[in-house]
Amino acid sequence: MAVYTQLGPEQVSTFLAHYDAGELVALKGIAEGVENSNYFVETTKSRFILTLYENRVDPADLPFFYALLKHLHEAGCKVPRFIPDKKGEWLQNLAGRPACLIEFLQGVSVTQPTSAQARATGVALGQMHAALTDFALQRPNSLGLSSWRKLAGQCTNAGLDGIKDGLAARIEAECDYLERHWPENLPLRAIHADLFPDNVLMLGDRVTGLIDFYFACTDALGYDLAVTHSAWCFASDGSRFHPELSRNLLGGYDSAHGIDAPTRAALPIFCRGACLRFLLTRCYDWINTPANALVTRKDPLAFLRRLDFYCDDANISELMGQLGNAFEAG
Ligand SMILES: Nc1ncnc2c1ncn2[C@@H]1O[C@H](COP(=O)(O)OP(=O)(O)O)[C@@H](O)[C@H]1O
Ligand SMILES: N[C@@H](CCOP(=O)(O)O)C(=O)O
Repeated sequence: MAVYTQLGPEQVSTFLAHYDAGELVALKGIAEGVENSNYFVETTKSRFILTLYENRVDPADLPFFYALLKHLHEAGCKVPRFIPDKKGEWLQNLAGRPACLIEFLQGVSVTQPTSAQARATGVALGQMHAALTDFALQRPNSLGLSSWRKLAGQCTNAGLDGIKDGLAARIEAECDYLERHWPENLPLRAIHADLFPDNVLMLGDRVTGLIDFYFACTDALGYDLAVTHSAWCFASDGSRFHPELSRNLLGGYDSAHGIDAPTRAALPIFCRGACLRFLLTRCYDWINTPANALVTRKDPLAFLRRLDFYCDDANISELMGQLGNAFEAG
């Protein structure tokens, strides 16, 4: 459940009066999500999402997210727009929080993707990367390689080993490995960095919206592809790899953007990095979320299982074979 800040209809009606958005007809807190408080708002004119930014989003980053979504929308990508008020302001303060009214997009996020849906997501990711070629603003990846040791330290060895015996040592060894092998000199661009199934809205096999850009940052395109691969191509608990989803996701991405040779070579390391990033943030949340919090903690070990998969040479050969096919077909 992600409604950290409670709002009443009177407050939202007063807020809406600043907009040319009609009168409030319905207001519902949205259970999904982890980071921010989100409300579904229906008015006499349209439907909207009202987001209140909670502690993990730095308000100083909001202009980057605003510019990114504007750029993508103007390039024809299916992303929601920030709605300006009557004075042209898109950023407000509500209940003591930075708040924005956002375009509502139709669609649902899938929990058990089909091959066609994985392909459509690969295409949408590739189109997004192509559209961001000329996006100039930058935001360093605050959850990138250089943050992982610190994050592990904040979890403490006892905390990590409490989740699984030996986890602290495993994470330290993985940090060592990734620091030694992380690809250098690949171009850095704006990426989504969290394109999990819950951040892709779909109607049938069609992508109707890419949402939740609040981890978007400047990093390697291959890392974004790796995050998406790790999120889409496994059973949600990480216990099984789905090769058909992988083939289709990579094929879809390749058809829309292409996968150059340096990115292809870097993908196995990026996949390990993506797993470590989500393993660590999930461990941090697991350890630090109070038992009575309204938010559902996500299982860290689902990303340890994925990490195990990407550390196995036979699995990497299979993945490289799929990439080779996408590469040759492209
Ligand atoms: N623009 C949108 N259109 C339709 N639904 C949305 C939109 N933005 C968010 N949602 C809904 O709200 C949920 C939570 O949003 P999300 O941005 O993922 O929250 P958080 O940043 O807290 O993780 C999504 O799973 C989706 O159901
Ligand atoms: N995708 C991350 C958590 C971030 O949550 P989101 O709802 O903002 O995507 C994970 O699964 O660990």
